[in-house]
Amino acid sequence: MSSPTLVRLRSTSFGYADRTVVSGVDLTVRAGEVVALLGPNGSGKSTLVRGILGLSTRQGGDVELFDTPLDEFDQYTRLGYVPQRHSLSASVRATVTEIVEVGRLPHRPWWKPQSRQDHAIVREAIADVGLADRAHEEVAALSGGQQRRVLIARALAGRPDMLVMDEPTAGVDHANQEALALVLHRLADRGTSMLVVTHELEALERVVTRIVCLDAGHIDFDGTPAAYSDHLRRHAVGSDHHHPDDDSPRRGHVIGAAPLDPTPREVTP
Ligand SMILES: Nc1ncnc2c1ncn2[C@@H]1O[C@H](COP(=O)(O)OP(=O)(O)OP(=O)(O)O)[C@@H](O)[C@H]1O
Repeated sequence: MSSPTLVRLRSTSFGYADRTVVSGVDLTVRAGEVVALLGPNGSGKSTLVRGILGLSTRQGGDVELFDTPLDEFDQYTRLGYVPQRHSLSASVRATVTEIVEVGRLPHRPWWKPQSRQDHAIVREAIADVGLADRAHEEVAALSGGQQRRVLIARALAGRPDMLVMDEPTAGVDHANQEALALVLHRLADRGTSMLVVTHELEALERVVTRIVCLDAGHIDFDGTPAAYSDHLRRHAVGSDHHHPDDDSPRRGHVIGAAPLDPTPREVTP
């Protein structure tokens, strides 16, 4: 029997006001998958994940979460979201534990104090992201990468069935990137399903089970990491039409001469 379906998009379009950014997308994510969503800057990755969460406007097609049409879906505690480029403001006077406790709020009535189980789940989420020794420090004293881990812990404290993360490793130093990759490994080992927008596939390559590439709002690749490497290789060889007047080096030769690096490069304008 196949795993439960967490997300299903059929011919779906998302955008803003009168502008369509992502169009005609078919995508099904099943329990246990760790999906990396790749694509150049502006290709619509954030718009797509925000659309799945109901945060950008659906302009056509269908969205289903946990087999329920998005319009009828109300179990948002089943989804954890770590938004893009989000760290905590220096003016936030709260400890790591206090921030992570916020992740438990949707699970109990506002007037009810935290249970022993709530406390245990919060402690576990903080340990999961490797910050147990900083649990009682103010978040303002942490680095950007550590703050990103606090936000992941907050999402984990909600005990979601699926974690949606928008560039969790962007803009953090190498040591913190490795720490974040370790966190994702630990979650994947435990069977947490994830949809991760990233430009740093290298940092996550051993954790990802599937790669989806977006280009100008369309999916142009969807498959395993191994198939993605083949796709890149074929693409490079396929573009190896060397015109006699063209002095530029041939991509096929470059790829053949060096190990294949599956990390797509950011397009800088
Ligand atoms: N709130 C918004 N209102 C209008 N247009 C938007 C909004 N957010 C994004 N866009 C536009 O949608 C397009 C896709 O943006 P999006 O952030 O989804 O791309 P992305 O692939 O996540 O890019 P990046 O890798 O740079 O984060 C861009 O042209 C952007 O200007």
